[in-house]
This record gives sequence, structure tokens and C-alpha cells, in this order.
Amino acid sequence: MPEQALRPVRGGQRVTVRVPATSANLGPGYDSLGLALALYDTVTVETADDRVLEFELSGEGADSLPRDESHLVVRTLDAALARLGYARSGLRLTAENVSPHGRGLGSSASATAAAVLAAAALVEPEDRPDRAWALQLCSEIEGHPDNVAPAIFGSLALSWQDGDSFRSVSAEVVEDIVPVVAIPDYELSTELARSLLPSSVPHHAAAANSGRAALLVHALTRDPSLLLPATEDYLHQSYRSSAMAPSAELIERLRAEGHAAVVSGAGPTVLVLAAGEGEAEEVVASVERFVHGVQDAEQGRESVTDWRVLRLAVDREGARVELYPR
Ligand SMILES: Nc1ncnc2c1ncn2[C@@H]1O[C@H](COP(=O)(O)OP(=O)(O)O)[C@@H](O)[C@H]1O
Ligand SMILES: N[C@@H](CCOP(=O)(O)O)C(=O)O
Repeated sequence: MPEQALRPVRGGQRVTVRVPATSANLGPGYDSLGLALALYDTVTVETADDRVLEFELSGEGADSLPRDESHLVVRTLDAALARLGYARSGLRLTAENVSPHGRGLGSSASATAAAVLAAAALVEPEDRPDRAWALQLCSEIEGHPDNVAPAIFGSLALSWQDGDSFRSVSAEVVEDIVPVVAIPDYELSTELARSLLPSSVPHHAAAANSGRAALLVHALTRDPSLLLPATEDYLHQSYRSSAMAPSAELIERLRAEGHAAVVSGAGPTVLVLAAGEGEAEEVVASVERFVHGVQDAEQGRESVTDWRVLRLAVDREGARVELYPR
């Protein structure tokens, strides 16, 4: 069968996608639960009729990301357009990157979602797919749906896979939950963190994990007083802790104080789900005490971990797409 010719993307269009950062797993929700955070990357794609390829990158990765076809957003945009039966000509990409890279806050998922949603907006109106299509393609690219689903839909995403098909539903998180993140200055690639996991786990661990994952949905949507037991994980954190010792230590400290601290995504960022502003303040103070204590103890060693602590909000909207001209 001859390959179908790809339709050209019209030049002179501009699409802006604002996409939230995400925290996946949330303890026991490995590869299935994810929360959208009010920390946004903004990607603007302008199409042109000539062969131009220009980049204006600022923020995270501005000095290190490639400025050619291998850039994740360009690569993904091209793949998404091809899946829709289109090909672009020229492109100007403006990216204001806020989410830190390789820290477990879903930066690659945000970039992937931005590119796929931009592609979906740039094709002719009769060919524009819905967000379920975007979830499917983004999950195939990422290999797991737990970051891309909340990046696209916002709030708490509960995702699953049926054969080759990725699905997700959104749940509303109770108002008073405040996500606090402690971001260390070292990176850990998701690929490396996934390679540390065993191919199977004991049945009792799987059973315990199911109970906690179910409880977590209840705690996040109804009763935050259960967040500490609900965020206990049996599938991934212990296997990865050697690759993020300072984060594992901080989590142990915060949990001993009664705070629902977990590894954000594949790490090394620590996420705490605080039940209200009062607890969020306590968490920030506790992280600061830990950081200064650890830094004192580390003086004289080669590396001292630096941490950035952010008190965030849950994003309830998901990715926002604006197309000009409509
Ligand atoms: N906004 C972006 N633009 C281009 N590439 C990106 C962007 N965000 C992330 N990436 C790529 O993804 C990598 C990080 O992905 P990953 O290891 O999955 O960590 P994270 O937890 O941040 O998603 C970066 O090193 C970079 O190569
Ligand atoms: N379920 C995945 C989540 C990876 O999230 P990231 O933000 O670290 O990319 C995993 O635990 O590997």
C-alpha cells in the first residue's frame, strides 16, 4: 500500500500551551496516580511557510537543550502531526521552562503534553482530535500515563492501561490540601530510576500497596487526616532510595513527624501533601531545619545538597491551549 501523502500544516498560525508540572505516584500510586501542580511551563509554536527552525528558550535548560529537530517538543510535535496525517514546514518555538528537569516533577511529560496539544490545535478544524487522543499518544511516548494525565486534565488523575489503550479519570482533591515540594540540586533521570526496580514483588507487598492506593484516593478526595497511612508505598521508593539518599532521609524525618512525605515521581524531589496552610508552614520549617542540619554535618565533604522549597497549589484546570488566529 502506498503511504498516504501528509497534508501541510498552514503557516501563520500561533498556538500557546500552558501546562502544569505534575507529581506522579504520590506514594502507592506507582504508574497510576498523579497530581497537577500550579507550576507552569509555557510553549508557543508559530508555523511558517518557509523552512525556518528557530528557538527562543528561557528558564530551565535554556543553555543545555538542543536547538534543532532533536528538541523534545519539536520531535514530539512532528510525531503527533504525522499521526494526524500532517507535516509542518517552518517553525518558531518559544519555551518558558519553569519545571526543573530530572527532579521528579514531570518536566518531560509537560513538554510532551504541550507538543501533542499544540499539534492537535494546528491541524485543520475537521481533523482536531480530543484530549483522550492526546492522553493516548503522550502515554505511549512517556511509557506511563501518570504524569501526562494530570498535565492534560488537571487535578488528581487516576490512570490505567487496557492492552495498548491508556485511560484516565479525574477526581477533585479537597480544597485544603497544600502540596509542598523540596527540590534538591541533583538530578536523577526517570529512566535510571526505573532501571532500579525489580521485575516482580512479593504478593504481600502488592496486597498492602493496593490497600494504601485505595485509601489514598479517599484521603485526597474526602479525608486528609488519613494521608500519612495512605501514602505508604511498597512498590518503588525503597528500591530507589540508594540513588537519592538525602531525599530518603528527609522523607523519613518528615514522616516520623507525622507529615505525608513521598518521593515525587521517580525522584529526587520530596513531595509533602499537607492538610492545610498550618501544616504546610510546619513542613517548610521542618525542611529548613533538616537542610541546615544536614549542611552543617556535610561541611568538609565534597558535595552539600542545596534544596529549594516551594509551597504550591493543586492545578485544577490542566493544560490550557490558545490558538491564533482561530
Ligand atoms: N521543557 C523541555 N523541553 C525540552 N526537553 C525537556 C523539557 N523538559 C524535560 N526535557 C527533557 O526530559 C529530560 C528529563 O526527563 P526525566 O528524566 O523524565 O525527568 P522529569 O522527572 O523531569 O520528567 C530532560 O533532561 C530533557 O532532556
Ligand atoms: N511512575 C513513574 C513516574 C515518573 O515521574 P517523573 O516525574 O520522575 O518523570 C516512575 O515512578 O517511574
